[in-house]
Amino acid sequence: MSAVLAERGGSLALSGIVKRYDAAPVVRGIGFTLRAGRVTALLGHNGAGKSTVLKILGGAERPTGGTILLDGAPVGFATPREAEAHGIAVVWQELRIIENLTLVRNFFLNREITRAGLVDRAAMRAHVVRALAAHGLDADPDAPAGDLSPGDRQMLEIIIALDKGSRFLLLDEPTSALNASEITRLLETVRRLAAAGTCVVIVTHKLGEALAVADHVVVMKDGDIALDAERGELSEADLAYYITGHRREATPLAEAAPRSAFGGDTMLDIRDLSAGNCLDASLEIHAGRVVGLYGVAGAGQVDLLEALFGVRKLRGGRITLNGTPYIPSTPRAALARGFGFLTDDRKRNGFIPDMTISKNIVLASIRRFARGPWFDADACDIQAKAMASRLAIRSPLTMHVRRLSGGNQQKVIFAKWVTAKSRILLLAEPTKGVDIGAKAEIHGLIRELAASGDTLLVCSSEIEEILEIADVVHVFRHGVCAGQGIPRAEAEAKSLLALSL
Ligand SMILES: Nc1ncnc2c1ncn2[C@@H]1O[C@H](COP(=O)(O)OP(=O)(O)OP(=O)(O)O)[C@@H](O)[C@H]1O
Repeated sequence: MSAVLAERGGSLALSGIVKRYDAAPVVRGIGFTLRAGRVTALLGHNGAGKSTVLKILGGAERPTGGTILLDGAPVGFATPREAEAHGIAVVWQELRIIENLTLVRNFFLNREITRAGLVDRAAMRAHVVRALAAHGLDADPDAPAGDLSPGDRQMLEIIIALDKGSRFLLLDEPTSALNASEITRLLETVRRLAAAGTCVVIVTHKLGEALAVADHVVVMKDGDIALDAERGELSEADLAYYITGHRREATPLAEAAPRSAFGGDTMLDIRDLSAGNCLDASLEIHAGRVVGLYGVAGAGQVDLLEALFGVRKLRGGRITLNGTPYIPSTPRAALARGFGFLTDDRKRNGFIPDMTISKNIVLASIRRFARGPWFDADACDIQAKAMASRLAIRSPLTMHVRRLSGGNQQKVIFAKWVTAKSRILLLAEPTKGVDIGAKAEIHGLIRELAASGDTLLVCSSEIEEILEIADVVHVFRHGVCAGQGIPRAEAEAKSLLALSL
């Protein structure tokens, strides 16, 4: 297949593409060309229009104007199926894999192999075994897809897309839920597919990854193209410049403000806590500190946060909060004791989609904005405006959060918890999907909150993020949280990774 594709060439081009929602243009007459055998990194700030472009190319949205050219000929797709029939597949962050179906059933959903009118299970299984082996995915074809790790699930979806004959593979922030070794494998797969003639587009906020994997870079800015160039000699600083519009000399926060790993008073004393995947964790958390919890997905670190906030059942253990016993029960009770929790599942637990940005930002602090029987709408607006400006949420504050881009939704949730002024903030993947400018602001805010005395427990799958913000790091491995915690000054990416695997 590969040689044929490479010889055949093949291109997918956008020409003068416009997309408006109501009257507002979000893509403003753009054009660029994707070619067989090459990897294009599609970059840009939150809300720049990247996902909208993927939706248009993948048949999930119709453009308001402009033309899509496939191998030079105009095409239009009314549905994702039509795009797929033309060899274009999008792998979204939220995978389409159905967790309780086996790998084989997921593979052949709505396209079973039949023989004499009957589903040919043996042929389907044999086909899946071959396809998994061809792409080096070591998984049981008869197991439920839900048993796979996030990285394997994503690989399965990519293999399914290729099996359907996709020659244009569009990946939406494919590494955001993966651990370091899964990221390496994914980027290697992308290069291998390109070498075999597939055109791959990767949407990402991780500039290092973009430079590591791409031949071609397109940067979108406010619905326009800010850069369309060969990867060539471009540096991360160059990309950051095209994305944000300014050059910034970043001072790593951890170096700018070296602080002792262990502060004064013990804020939280956790003994032998078991909940979900977290087994017998014992941690002493000091007030005014940023505590990084690092581990691969499912290693127990997020379960610990969920247990503290009363959304995951505690199997055992004792917790002392500020010197008095704390038995988590419900989120309401946790809020009353000063906890806030930014979940890593923003769609399910993070915001109310059909409420405005402003209202979502004050959602966890309604009491503070109440004035007797009334609600101080002006004070709310001032707070929402201040947060939106700091985190560069560019959409009107009266917009419903449902209509925001993924990264901007994440910023709203973060703004909500900063507004809530919780004394103990539990943050699971606080910068997931957030662009580089806002990520630096979120890191700055986390450090400011700690400097003002708040305590923050931060789970992140990015070692660099942990090293940037944490005063002390605890590593989780298979549910076990190792030892005392590593002070920031002694923590290194390599050793954290080794401890987590
Ligand atoms: N249904 C909709 N109605 C109104 N505006 C919308 C709708 N869907 C998307 N938008 C707007 O389109 C703009 C582009 O969104 P898009 O999701 O393409 O951004 P993005 O570059 O992918 O951002 P991110 O990096 O955060 O994922 C945003 O301002 C968003 O609010």
